[in-house]
Amino acid sequence: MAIDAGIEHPPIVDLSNYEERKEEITAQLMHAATTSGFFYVKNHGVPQDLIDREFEVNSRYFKLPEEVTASLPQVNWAKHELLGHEPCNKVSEGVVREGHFKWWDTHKVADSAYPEEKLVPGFKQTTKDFMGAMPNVYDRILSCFALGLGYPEGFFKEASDVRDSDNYSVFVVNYYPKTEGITWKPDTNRITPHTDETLVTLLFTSPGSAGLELAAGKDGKAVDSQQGHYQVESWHPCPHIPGCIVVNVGDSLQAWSDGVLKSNYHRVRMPKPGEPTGERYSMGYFVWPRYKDIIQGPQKKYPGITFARFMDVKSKGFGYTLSPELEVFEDAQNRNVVLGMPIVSDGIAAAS
Ligand SMILES: O=C(O)CCC(=O)C(=O)O
Ligand SMILES: [Fe+2]
Repeated sequence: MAIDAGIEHPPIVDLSNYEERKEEITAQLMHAATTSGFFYVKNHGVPQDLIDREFEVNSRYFKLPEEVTASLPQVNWAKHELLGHEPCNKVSEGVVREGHFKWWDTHKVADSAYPEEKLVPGFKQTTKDFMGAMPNVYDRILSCFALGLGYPEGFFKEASDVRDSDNYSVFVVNYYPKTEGITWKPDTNRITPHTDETLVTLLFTSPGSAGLELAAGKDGKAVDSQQGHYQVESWHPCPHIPGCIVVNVGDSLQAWSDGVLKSNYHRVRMPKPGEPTGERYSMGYFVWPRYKDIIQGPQKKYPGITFARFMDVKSKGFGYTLSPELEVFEDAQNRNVVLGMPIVSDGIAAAS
């Protein structure tokens, strides 16, 4: 795959002195995005203290009693309701993942995602500060991709502007409970293999956390794309690197670049012997275009559909692979369903 032999993680791109180094940064980002589809950014400008505090408030959130989290709006992929608490994904041996989805204030109901202030003091304000620090990171990355692809520099910036009431970019925190003391079936994942629907995703992983792996496009071989069954030949680690944000290209940018930039499969697998077995957190800032945007490149490699339509189809797939129903989630795990860009195109082709 694209990650050079002997290098154990996707490339690191330095964002410092952005204005002076824009051309060099663009070349590095384009190289990473056309190969592994994943890269790290350092000197990104998000204060470490803010990242630490955001992890801390979220860890208190996930300790709340179930009656509290159950009283919040519930994420339901099948119904495309993507705000509030995301019910656990579980297999017979135990819970593998739980989530929390937050939106910008642009959307009137955004505040309903949060529990009462006294239950997790500082949660809402810290989260708002944290989300507020994201555009400075993704604006620069998306400007470079626009330039690298031959679009006007502000093309993706305009589509991803959260001040637009049609932009529903979402901040998702994943909580993976500790795994020690449980014998998991081989190949159980903490998050099932998938691609992200985004332009780009900014992912913050908890210190020391392992298990995030990616498969570059050529390694993800479609076995039966109608059924969404894929066989991935090899997975490559994407470990936590202090001071770095993991960034990955999502399906929307793959579509808008006519497949030049790769939205690659990734998963979080259970720890291998010797890896940490404690709880793991990741904070994913999902940079979306507006629902009305048609995510299609000049070559028209993918169907000319709006992001809203794309999400309709993709949410159904997520409803299956991330189902809160034990039987459904286990079935997706057992069949090793990998939800990627091709199944979505197939789904759209079949539906239209
Ligand atoms: O937890 C991680 O490291 C990855 C999470 C992820 O892929 C996602 O939330 O889409
Ligand atoms: Fe993901």
